[in-house]
Amino acid sequence: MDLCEIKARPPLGTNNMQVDVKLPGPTLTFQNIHYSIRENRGPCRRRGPERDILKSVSGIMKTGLNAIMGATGSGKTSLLDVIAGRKDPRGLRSGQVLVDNMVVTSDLRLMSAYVVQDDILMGTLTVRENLLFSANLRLPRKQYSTPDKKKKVQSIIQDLGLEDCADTKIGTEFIRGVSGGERKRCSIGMELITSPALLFLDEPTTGLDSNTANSIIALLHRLSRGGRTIIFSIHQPRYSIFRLFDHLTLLHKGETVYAGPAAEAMGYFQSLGYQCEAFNNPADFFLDVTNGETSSSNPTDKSLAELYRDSQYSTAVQEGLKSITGASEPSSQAKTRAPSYATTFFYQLNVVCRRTLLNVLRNPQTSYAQMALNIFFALLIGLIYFQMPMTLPEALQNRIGAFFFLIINMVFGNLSAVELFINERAIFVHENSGGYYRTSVYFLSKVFVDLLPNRVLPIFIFSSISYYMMGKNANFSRPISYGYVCFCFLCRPDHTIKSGLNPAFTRFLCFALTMSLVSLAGVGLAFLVSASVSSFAMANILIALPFVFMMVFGGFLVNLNSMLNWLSWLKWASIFKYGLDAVTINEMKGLVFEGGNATLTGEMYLQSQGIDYSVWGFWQNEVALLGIILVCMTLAYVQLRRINRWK
Ligand SMILES: Nc1ncnc2c1ncn2[C@@H]1O[C@H](COP(=O)(O)OP(=O)(O)OP(=O)(O)O)[C@@H](O)[C@H]1O
Repeated sequence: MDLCEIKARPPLGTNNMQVDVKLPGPTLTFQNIHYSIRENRGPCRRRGPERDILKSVSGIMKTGLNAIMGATGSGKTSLLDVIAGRKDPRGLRSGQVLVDNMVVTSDLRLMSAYVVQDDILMGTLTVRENLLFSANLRLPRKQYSTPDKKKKVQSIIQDLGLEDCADTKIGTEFIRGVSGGERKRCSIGMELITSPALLFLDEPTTGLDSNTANSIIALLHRLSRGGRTIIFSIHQPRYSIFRLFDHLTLLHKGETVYAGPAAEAMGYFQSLGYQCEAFNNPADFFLDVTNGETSSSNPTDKSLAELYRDSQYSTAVQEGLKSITGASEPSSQAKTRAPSYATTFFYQLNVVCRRTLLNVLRNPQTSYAQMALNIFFALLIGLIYFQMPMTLPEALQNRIGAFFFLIINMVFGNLSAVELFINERAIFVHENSGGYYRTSVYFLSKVFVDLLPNRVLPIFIFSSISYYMMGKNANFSRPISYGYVCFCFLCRPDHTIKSGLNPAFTRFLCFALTMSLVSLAGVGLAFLVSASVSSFAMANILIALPFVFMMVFGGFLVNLNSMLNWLSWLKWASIFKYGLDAVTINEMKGLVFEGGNATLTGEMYLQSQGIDYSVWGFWQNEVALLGIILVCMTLAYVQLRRINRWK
């Protein structure tokens, strides 16, 4: 890093905020920013009155450390987000943000870097792996080979002093990871990968002890001397941190009460009659002044914002803005710049899938639980319906009961899938809006790496165990043993069915296929809910409701033919109905049951239930399930695209 010396501060004037560094960074100007919000109120989401959260805020931020300070709720984060192009533009009533006199809107997000307050990192990955993930996706492959990216990551690790924890995992709720300061430095490193000349940070010291906070600001100070314009909001820094600031913007209730060199802020407030007690921290003093906890020796009717507007500092900003924007008309080059990605779709897919896989392998609780649950239920169902008889009436009752039980298990066993997009919502929004990868890449990585191994593979194991345990050949009736179950699983010695499920392998395949489709349809609906809401409580309600409805209209709890016509159409949306019909046709067709003197064929039973047992009759259920999966997955993807990226 090219660290440069800072010369003595120049006198007050238009250029008094200029830090003399060898590599000047971009200059960000904002003029007359007026931002309002309108909150929805009440259960009907009635729109409340408009509330101004930023009122005519202007400023010039040049190379160096530019701090935005103010009491809680003063609008620090809002100002940072507006100038970083992260705040919903619908709230912007007036004002313009320029970078080097170029009009910038939301596209600034791709030209700069933003470090969010809550460190958003993949906890199961090490510091180096996280940084390499950022490098892989954000550095163009044409300019950076893999060794180049590794070198870049290594140099960032050294610059940020992360050598000791480079190969330590970040940490999750289950894994103890790096410290808070190391985490914050890693978050900054993720953004430094692209060597941005403009860096925004939202409260980078919040939640850190004072020494760690000190080292973070010292790091930012060092970075700024390499020719970066660093803009950050900060709450109440200690003096050793405050004295590193080059420029200070002090806000109170959305208005500027001071904007100028940080070193001159004390003099400014003293000139207004406010006296800082000996040993008081200047940052605390400024907040006391804005909060009205310190009174002036020159009382006036004017507010602090009005006093600032009359001051030479405000005049200096206005003149500075005029000289920057007046010299030439703002260019709209940045505005027309289309959002782009540094890497191709397939490369992104490869990198994101590898990270998802690593995450699944290092965080196996869910996968193991899913597998264990499936094996447990398969054994339970296998034992309950073991040696399924062929004699009436239990032959029918047990078969339909077992199938319904299996389908309930397939559908409700996937409730955990609602967590998927909710858990990772913050990381997805951050990375997607930061230009790491496309939404489709993220979605497909979940389908390939999470859905197939976690949801489909266990179903095949489940189907194999339960199907062959429920099936039994009369010639092999003997006490239940593990050897017997394995034997049944590997080969059916006699295809003469005297009891048990249909032993033909094709029937088993159709059974397993139906179970997988039922399970995937359940997952599809869970994905849709997960992508649509941001809280688990809401997701649980939204997923339980359709599942219960579908269960009622599944054809087991109530005879669908005897239902009210205007209600019975709901069966066409039931995963349970399609699943139950398919497995029933698959099992019953061709079977003959006996009870006393009566015989009943499977076809007779299917006919009595109004189930079409033709070849197409079976496959139409599979097609319907596939349709539900595709519709739910497509809608889940659309919902992911629609997630609000604005703050
Ligand atoms: N999207 C929003 N919806 C509703 N209110 C908002 C929104 N954004 C900002 N506000 C409100 O605007 C005011 C300023 O918020 P902001 O987060 O900018 O303050 P802050 O100075 O950063 O506060 P803190 O230090 O507590 O983070 C607050 O009253 C906040 O509730």
